Amino acid sequence: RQHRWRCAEVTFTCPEGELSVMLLLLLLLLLLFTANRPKHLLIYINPYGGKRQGKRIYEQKVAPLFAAAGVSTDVIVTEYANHARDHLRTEAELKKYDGVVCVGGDGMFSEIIHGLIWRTQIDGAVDPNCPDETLQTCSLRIGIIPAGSTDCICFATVGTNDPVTSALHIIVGDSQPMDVCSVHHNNAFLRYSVSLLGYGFYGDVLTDSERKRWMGPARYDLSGLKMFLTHHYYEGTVSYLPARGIIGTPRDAARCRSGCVVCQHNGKLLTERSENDGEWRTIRGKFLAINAASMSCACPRSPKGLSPAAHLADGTTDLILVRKCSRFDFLRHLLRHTSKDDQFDLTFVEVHRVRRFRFTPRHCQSDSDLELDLLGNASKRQIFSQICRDHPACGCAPAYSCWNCDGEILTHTAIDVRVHCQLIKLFARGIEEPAVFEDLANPCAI
Ligand SMILES: Nc1ncnc2c1ncn2[C@@H]1O[C@H](COP(=O)(O)OP(=O)(O)OP(=O)(O)O)[C@@H](O)[C@H]1O
Repeated sequence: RQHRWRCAEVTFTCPEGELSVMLLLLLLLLLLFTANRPKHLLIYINPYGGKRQGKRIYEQKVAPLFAAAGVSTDVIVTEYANHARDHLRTEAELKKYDGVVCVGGDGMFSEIIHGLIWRTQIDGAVDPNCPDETLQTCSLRIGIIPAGSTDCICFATVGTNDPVTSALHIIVGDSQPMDVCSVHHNNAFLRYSVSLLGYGFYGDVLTDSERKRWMGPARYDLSGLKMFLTHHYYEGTVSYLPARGIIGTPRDAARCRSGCVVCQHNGKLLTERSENDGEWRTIRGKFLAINAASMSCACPRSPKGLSPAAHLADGTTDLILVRKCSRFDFLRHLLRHTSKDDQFDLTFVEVHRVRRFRFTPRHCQSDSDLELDLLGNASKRQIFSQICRDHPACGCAPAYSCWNCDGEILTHTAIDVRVHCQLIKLFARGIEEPAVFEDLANPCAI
């Protein structure tokens, strides 16, 4: 039910002893040689994630399943933030393992991908600081045992946040490819992102909520309300490289599900095609929010997500631009994330499926750009409002926001983002559509 898996014992009876031995041997051989099952895993447990239950969840719910399935493990309980990332980057003997598993939340998953992707590039003599390099695909699959506060990545790839279900997906050796965005500033690597990159509203909510950590998860609601009322907008330039020749658009009714044909088709197309194939487009303006959703970003709190039709592994990200509008209109847009209405069907919202994008906030634009802008809007009022924006001490709106990169604040606002198609693989199979026969409430479906 609701994508949850459970263990069951099945007893086979056989009329002859010889036949039962043969069947048993056959089963063992099948498990040993044909299945894509991991035999040796490297496990990192964050003892402080979520409600601090990571260790207990692993020991009581997951370890017995691994033991029963004959999966051997090396377990590391992290001692400090970035312990797992640094261990993967330098010390871990990756050749020994069939996969890496994190027990924790999205922050812990982020540590794992940062360690694994970095290590893969260094081992493959690829420079991760160069935004134009084609990154090497990570060979080890990653498993997530959810034990954090939100666990969005687990929810988006499995359909539920349940440690037993995730452990079973690992044991049966499922595989779900996933795109990763690299974020650079001036040819220096900043971070990798797999879900949301948000400037403006979502950046401000994160910055404000970090100051209210003591409040627990309620801080997001309070910061969200505060930032909605503050209603800051930011000026800047967005350039993007549209994804050409792909199937699917951000306005599709179809969702990315297990065995997604859009991911298969576009993934093949985009890994074969040069990324510089296509023409850059540029948009300048005042934005309440600039979001790049590399997956739907659905979670139990927001079941539709920021971009409901985004795909896990199609080599693109959905760039959503929310231009300056009234508070009432922005509220309409936000409310549509929880209703059946299309959140992109508004005059001040636009969405593009892209392979790469760059953002430059207005305060980083060259002097000649600014001069041109000022000449174009030569009224005294606008010149003064520009001066005020550059001097936050006067109490006017700030000149720039910050980027929320999968829940972490980026240190730079001018960024270059590139999608790396199917760079990593997870022990998951995407969200499964309920089988027709499961839908007993709907006789038509049957
Ligand atoms: N031993 C440790 N001590 C302190 N911090 C740690 C330790 N191990 C990991 N961390 C850090 O804790 C942060 C939060 O962990 P995690 O993502 O597991 O939980 P969460 O924040 O509660 O969940 P979510 O990210 O899903 O909201 C991560 O960014 C990680 O780097």
